[in-house]
Amino acid sequence: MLHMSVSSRILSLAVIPGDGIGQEVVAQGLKVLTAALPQDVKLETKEYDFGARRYHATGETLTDADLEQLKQHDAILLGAIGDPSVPSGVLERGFLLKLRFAFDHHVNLRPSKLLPGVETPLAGQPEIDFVVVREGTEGPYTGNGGTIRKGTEHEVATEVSVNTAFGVERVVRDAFARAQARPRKKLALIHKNNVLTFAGHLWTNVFNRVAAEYPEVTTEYMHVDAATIYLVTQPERFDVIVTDNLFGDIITDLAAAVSGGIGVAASGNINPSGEFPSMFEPVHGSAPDIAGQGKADPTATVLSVALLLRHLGHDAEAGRIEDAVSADLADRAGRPARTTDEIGDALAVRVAG
Ligand SMILES: NC(=O)C1=CN([C@@H]2O[C@H](COP(=O)(O)OP(=O)(O)OC[C@H]3O[C@@H](n4cnc5c(N)ncnc54)[C@H](O)[C@@H]3O)[C@@H](O)[C@H]2O)C=CC1
Ligand SMILES: CC(C)CC(=O)C(=O)O
Ligand SMILES: [Mg+2]
Repeated sequence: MLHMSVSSRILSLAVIPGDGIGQEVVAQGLKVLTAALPQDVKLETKEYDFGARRYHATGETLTDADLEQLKQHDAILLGAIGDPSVPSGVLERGFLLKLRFAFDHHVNLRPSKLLPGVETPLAGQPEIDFVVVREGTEGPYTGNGGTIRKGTEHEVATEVSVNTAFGVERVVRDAFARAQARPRKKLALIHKNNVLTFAGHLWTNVFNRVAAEYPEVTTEYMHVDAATIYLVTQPERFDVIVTDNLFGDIITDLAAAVSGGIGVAASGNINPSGEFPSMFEPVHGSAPDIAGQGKADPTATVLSVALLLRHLGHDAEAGRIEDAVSADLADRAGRPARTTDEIGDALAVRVAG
């Protein structure tokens, strides 16, 4: 499979709008991507209908043949998956996690930056600029569990967290490399090693071993419960955070809430080796409560497009999108709310101009 480099002139993109507001926000992401791309880069998109409609029509979530097709692209842009008409977990496990695992998206990258003029529920305007490196293929999300005596008052359910030395080390190494490359060079490991001693000690031991190779990186460990305090009371203390799949999922919704809201939180599911296409998506879900009303903020998807471009080597274009978002957010205060479409249009105009 070929992946796009700065020198190749076709960007082959798999587009998965998915469910709920996924449809609405992905349309804006594509608008802005089109405006941002240099004229000599041809965007070739192929839309895939994964999600609730496909599931109801065929019973399928993601087949081997689908994976073969998706593999042919340079990258994937996803809106969100999940719909109240489908039992909880069917699409989340059967599509989203299956895809992340199949394409070995083990680095789930989730930056949080409070941009100037953006409202935060926190007092003052703290300097928030950190990135969470969430492990993406292990932990309690592997489906390693079961239920016995289902439906009875004696039902027992397990959901076992899988943590391999290989899987932990590669994501810890990724986080150290990112911390080393940032000005503050700080890395926090977040876990719960006072209680989850088997997994927690594996994470802590690997973290400490790799830390010895990065003497310039200042490290700290904190339990996840305490981390939720500091994310609210001292978010400026964080630079890079590394954590497991479940803790990373939870703290990145919290991180979004304190740094501009869930509508602006972007993410990348990265396959660092490039063996498989990486996938970019907003941190949020399909938001059935506001779907179809034009209320969804497409900024998270647009910033995910910037991550996608940066991943493919288009730094200048990614920077233009980030600047456009920054200017758009700074202009919002005191103005009437705009529709999803209007925000997308405004961002595309800024990027093109
Ligand atoms: N990556 C994915 O595809 C994800 C899928 N989901 C799925 O999405 C469905 C809904 O999940 P929820 O727990 O409700 O989480 P959610 O993230 O969809 O919504 C949580 C809250 O945030 C608001 N919100 C989300 N995105 C927004 C946006 N762009 N602009 C403005 N407000 C926004 C919603 O209106 C809601 O009040 C479920 O089926 C869930 O499994 C959840 C998270 C990630
Ligand atoms: C729906 C889950 C599988 C994923 C999720 O909430 C996330 O990745 O943030
Ligand atoms: Mg989540």
